[in-house]
Amino acid sequence: MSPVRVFQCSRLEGTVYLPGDKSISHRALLLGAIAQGTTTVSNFLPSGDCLATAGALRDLGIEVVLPDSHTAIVHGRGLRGFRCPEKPVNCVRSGTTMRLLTGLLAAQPFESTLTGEEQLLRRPMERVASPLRQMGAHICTMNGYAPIIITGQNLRGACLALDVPSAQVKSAILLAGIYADSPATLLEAAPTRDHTERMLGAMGVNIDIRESKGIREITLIPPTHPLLPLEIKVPGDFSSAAFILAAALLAPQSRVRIKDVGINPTRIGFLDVLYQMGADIRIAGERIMANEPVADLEVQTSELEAVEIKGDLVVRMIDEFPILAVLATQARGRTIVRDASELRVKETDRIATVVKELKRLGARIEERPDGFEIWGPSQLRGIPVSSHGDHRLAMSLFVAGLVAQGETVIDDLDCAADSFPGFLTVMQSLGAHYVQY
Ligand SMILES: O=C(O)C1=C[C@@H](OP(=O)(O)O)[C@@H](O)[C@H](O)C1
Ligand SMILES: C=C(OP(=O)(O)O)C(=O)O
Repeated sequence: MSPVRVFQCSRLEGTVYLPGDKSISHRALLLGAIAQGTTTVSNFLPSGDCLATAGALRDLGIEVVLPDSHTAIVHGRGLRGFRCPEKPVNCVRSGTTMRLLTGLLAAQPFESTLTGEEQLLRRPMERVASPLRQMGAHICTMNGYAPIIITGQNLRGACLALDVPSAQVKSAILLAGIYADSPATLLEAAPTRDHTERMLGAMGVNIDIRESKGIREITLIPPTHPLLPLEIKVPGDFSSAAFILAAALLAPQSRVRIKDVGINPTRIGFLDVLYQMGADIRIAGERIMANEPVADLEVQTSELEAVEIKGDLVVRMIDEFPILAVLATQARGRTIVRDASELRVKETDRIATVVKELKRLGARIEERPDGFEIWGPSQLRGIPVSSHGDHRLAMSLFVAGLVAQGETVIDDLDCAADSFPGFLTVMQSLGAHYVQY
């Protein structure tokens, strides 16, 4: 754990490419493992979380090769190719790894245990175990938390309404549904990210999606043929782009272009909010990559206004609240976030930790049960702060450090590599100044 000292920044400028999307990289590995043949993933995200998925798959007998720092090759063994793991499978700090694997393992003919680091053992797992049980799965959690013990079963189809608007829960059900004896249908009131549906469709799985009266109905027909392996290039991660966008909006006289960013509509609620705040961001060269929409984003320094965020929009920007809070400290007026209590069960309680650390920097921010309120603009002052080991908070505090007067010392930025390895190098290439001990 090495502290980083960040200095106030006068200008950010340049063009950057970002590492691949985290959600898509996880799914490419997991689905590649059950495809029949070799899946090649370029612009793969070699982050702590995605490497946890690679490690877990190796424990399950799947060969995953990383020939260079941004390529993954998965030697898929088909729907029934997993090997019974010899020890508990370590999902490290990755919620996506643990929840999606729970769905896959629920249908395998062996018993397996999923565990992880302390941070992950504090996150709720009944949300995924409970709907899977309705499909016949045999899953034990420890009072709702991991370690999770899964005894594989023959699964049945079911019609399930998602209680928690979570793409991880939805994906776990869809992965289990591949193995069920009849179709599985899911009803989603707030649309969550749909990368699993897109990738399954590209692999030849029959997946039907309709929308009526604001409810999305997703039906997966269990395949009777092997899943097709894919050759995909992963789009840049919009959730990583969010930090660059915020930094360029706040640092004076900045102009930054971010190439090949995923702009899947289920992921870019933060962009909608930025436009509402008055951000100058241009979307250029829209195209399709790996069955996902991508574009280049061009951003310039902008005067920002406060916003109110609530309802379904929260789901479409669930990982962007720490950085939104930093922006709101510099926006004119009162920013209000409601309906976001889900933030309390992420890597940290992201309502409590964001409020605590931004207060230290001099922000006028108050905690609410389901969000926070921020009054801006306020001059932030550099001081020692803590990321609490949460990658998104760490990167948000770095961006806050770029606008704070003086020096901001962040106790641990290594955790940024859970989702955005190379974050500091990218920021430095744009003109940010920092010292790492
Ligand atoms: O499915 C995914 O890849 C993810 C879904 C979201 O979690 P929830 O499903 O818990 O909302 C998100 O916060 C996480 O970073 C990645
Ligand atoms: C919540 C996150 O990831 P996960 O749930 O996979 O740990 C995140 O990346 O912010």
